[in-house]
Amino acid sequence: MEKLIVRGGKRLSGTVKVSGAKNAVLPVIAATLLGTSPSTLEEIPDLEDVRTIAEVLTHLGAAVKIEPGAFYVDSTTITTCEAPYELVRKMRASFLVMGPLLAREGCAKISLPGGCAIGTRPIDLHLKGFEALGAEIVMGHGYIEAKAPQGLKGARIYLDFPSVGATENIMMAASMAKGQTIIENPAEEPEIVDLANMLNHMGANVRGAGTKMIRIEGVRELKGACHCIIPDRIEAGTYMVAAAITGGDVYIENALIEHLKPVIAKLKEAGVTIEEDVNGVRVCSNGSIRAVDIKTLPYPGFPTDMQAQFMALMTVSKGTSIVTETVFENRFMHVDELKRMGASIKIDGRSAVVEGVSTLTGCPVKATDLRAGAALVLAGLVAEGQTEIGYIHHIDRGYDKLVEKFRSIGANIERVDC
Ligand SMILES: CC(=O)N[C@H]1[C@@H](OP(=O)(O)OP(=O)(O)OC[C@H]2O[C@@H](n3ccc(=O)[nH]c3=O)[C@H](O)[C@@H]2O)O[C@H](CO)[C@@H](O)[C@@H]1O
Ligand SMILES: C=C(OP(=O)(O)O)C(=O)O
Repeated sequence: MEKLIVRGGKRLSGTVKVSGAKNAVLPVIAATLLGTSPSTLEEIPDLEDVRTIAEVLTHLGAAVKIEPGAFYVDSTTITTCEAPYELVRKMRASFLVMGPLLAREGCAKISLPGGCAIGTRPIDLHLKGFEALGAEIVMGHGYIEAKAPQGLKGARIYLDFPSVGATENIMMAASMAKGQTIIENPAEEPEIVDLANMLNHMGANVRGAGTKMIRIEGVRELKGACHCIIPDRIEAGTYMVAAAITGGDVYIENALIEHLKPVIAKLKEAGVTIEEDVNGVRVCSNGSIRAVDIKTLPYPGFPTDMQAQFMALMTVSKGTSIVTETVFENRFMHVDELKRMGASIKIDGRSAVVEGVSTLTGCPVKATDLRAGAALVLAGLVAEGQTEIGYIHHIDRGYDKLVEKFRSIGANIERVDC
């Protein structure tokens, strides 16, 4: 089993470049299924999740080629509308192929994704959207089958919660539905805007992405397109916290400040110096971190995908902070691992009360999920001695060249096979 070994105590400095966003590239790749000609995607991060969605598309019959930084796909050759459990269980975002398959082929049969370490993660809002567009949904034997043999019809859809995945799946399905679809209370994340841009490059008519209402005029046909993926705001935020926690001075190139406002605001509140420019952000700290409270919320609130990393920072802050998770019901799996490293954290319902300690100590820990893994790397950077992180396949899902990038700014981190 591979592990990450982090030896703490190095002050990070230099420049690190942010890759394309995991949460943008996955729906954009799913959207290529709608094209009647090949698509070319650029700024593709080297991630396990990208390889998994490529496997899903290949299974469906598409021709896929991945090159460093680029993804070529011809979906005109698809032969099946079924995505099996072996692929969907690896990565929930595989469920995003349902909207495009339903729109293009009039049917899709996808394995139910199931829960994961951070929560039960139902898909009721996706299904409610497909039904509103006229699809018939049948569930059985672990699969969901959606059928719309006469095609989908535009509708007005109100989402009870601004789900990122449901907004994306409905946007893709509605792009080729007859007439107008309005999504009320959609997710407003930057990744939604990136998907809308991709769909519009393909010939769709999607307006209002990134606001509280999305309007989609269905079109008869979409073509392949060339599209460049936006930078990963969560990867950027992770390196920002790394600079702060080590008392470092790091320039995070390619970080888009307009996507990082809550993270920047909270780091500033914690006493970290942030200088913003058009190409990125410089993050400097003297290592003295003030305790601040955070509460995760849908965009533009503080991102749940930065909660674990921010909690790692708070474990070595001066004072007590309250970290409240409102998006997922069980996203505190990192707490017990941080406690093994000497952190003082108590969970009280949806909040964690973190009392800053002066020192963390390295020990063997496990990455229970992607961002929990990132939080343990960050804690390891300041811990005394050696931190050994297991189950790093979770980290590989979403961090491009993590070891190389951290080493390039002075971290003592290596990947070992043991
Ligand atoms: C690949 C990708 O983009 N993943 C991101 C996406 O996940 P994902 O799209 O799965 O997240 P959602 O926004 O859908 O989920 C948010 C909340 O809504 C609930 N819910 C969702 C759908 C549904 O049909 N019913 C329902 O109740 C979920 O259980 C969760 O509590 O957004 C999350 C919230 O920002 C991020 O943490 C993930 O990194
Ligand atoms: C929860 C995450 O991803 P996913 O939705 O792919 O599990 C994440 O990126 O932190």
